[in-house]
Amino acid sequence: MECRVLSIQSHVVRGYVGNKSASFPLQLLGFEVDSINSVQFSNHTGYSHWKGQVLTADELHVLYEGIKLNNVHHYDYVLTGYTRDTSFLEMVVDIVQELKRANPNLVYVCDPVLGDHGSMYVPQNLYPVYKNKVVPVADIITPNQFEAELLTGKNISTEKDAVEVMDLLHAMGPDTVVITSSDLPSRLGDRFLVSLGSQRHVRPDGSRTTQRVRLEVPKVDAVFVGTGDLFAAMLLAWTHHYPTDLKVHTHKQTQKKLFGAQSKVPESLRNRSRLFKDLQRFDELVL
Ligand SMILES: Nc1ncnc2c1ncn2[C@@H]1O[C@H](COP(=O)(O)OP(=O)(O)O)[C@@H](O)[C@H]1O
Ligand code: PXP
Repeated sequence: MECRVLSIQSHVVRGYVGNKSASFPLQLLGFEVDSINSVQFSNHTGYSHWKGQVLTADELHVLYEGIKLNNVHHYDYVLTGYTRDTSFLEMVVDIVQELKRANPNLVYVCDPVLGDHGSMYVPQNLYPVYKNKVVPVADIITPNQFEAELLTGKNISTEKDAVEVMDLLHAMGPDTVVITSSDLPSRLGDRFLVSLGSQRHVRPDGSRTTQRVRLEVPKVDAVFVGTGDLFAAMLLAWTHHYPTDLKVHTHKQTQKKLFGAQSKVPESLRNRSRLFKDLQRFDELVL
């Protein structure tokens, strides 16, 4: 059955971030992807120069109105990433709420893109909008450590802190929280990167349970941009197939699928997807 994603993220002419990073892998996995480009830039903002346009809230509304007038605004997922404008982000929230009214099973996957390694790379005034308006309507969020700390006001120095932060994020709304990368030491040594996940469930008898997972990824000695966007997209894909088991989202299948179509995948995108090859070591966290 068709599964349709509305993906509101950046577009770059050169490179793979935002929609350029997320759409093709999702399409390979069988999803229909309708994309709205929150910005259209020459390249990602880590380059010394970048130029381009930022979509305004009114322009977003016009695009959404067009979809609505044709009565094709039926989505199973909304996926959002990089944005630079507060009123645009507020409009995203209005759209998500309207789409959720139309389809109460719609899942909103939000990568709260604010910054990394101690500093913000989007305007500061986006922070209260994410905290007070966006995260409360999200079902799945994928902050990195810096973003999780910023959203909760709590530092993460130990795994126990991270679990408390994930609980604070659950209390804000989302049932699934994944801290996509952290500075926490890995038991496998300093060549591994630790990600942590937490998923709340309601059992059939009404009681609640929370599954926590630790993911240890072999570090590649390089800096990648757009991997957070790919991570969020692939989490969407695998939570779709295994909605109640965060452990099985190994991305191994994604890798197989991408490499199955190897000749069709551009080299630079394949390099990024290689990062996910080793995402296979999951532990259940008991803290
Ligand atoms: N240097 C790296 N080595 C290995 N994996 C990486 C590396 N950088 C990113 N990744 C992968 O990409 C995922 C998302 O990266 P992250 O930096 O947390 O995203 P964001 O860009 O949103 O901060 C990580 O969970 C990891 O799987
Ligand atoms: C235009 C654009 N989109 C998206 C991103 C997010 O990239 P990542 O997936 O690495 O967080 C960035 C980060 O600089 C960016 O400049």
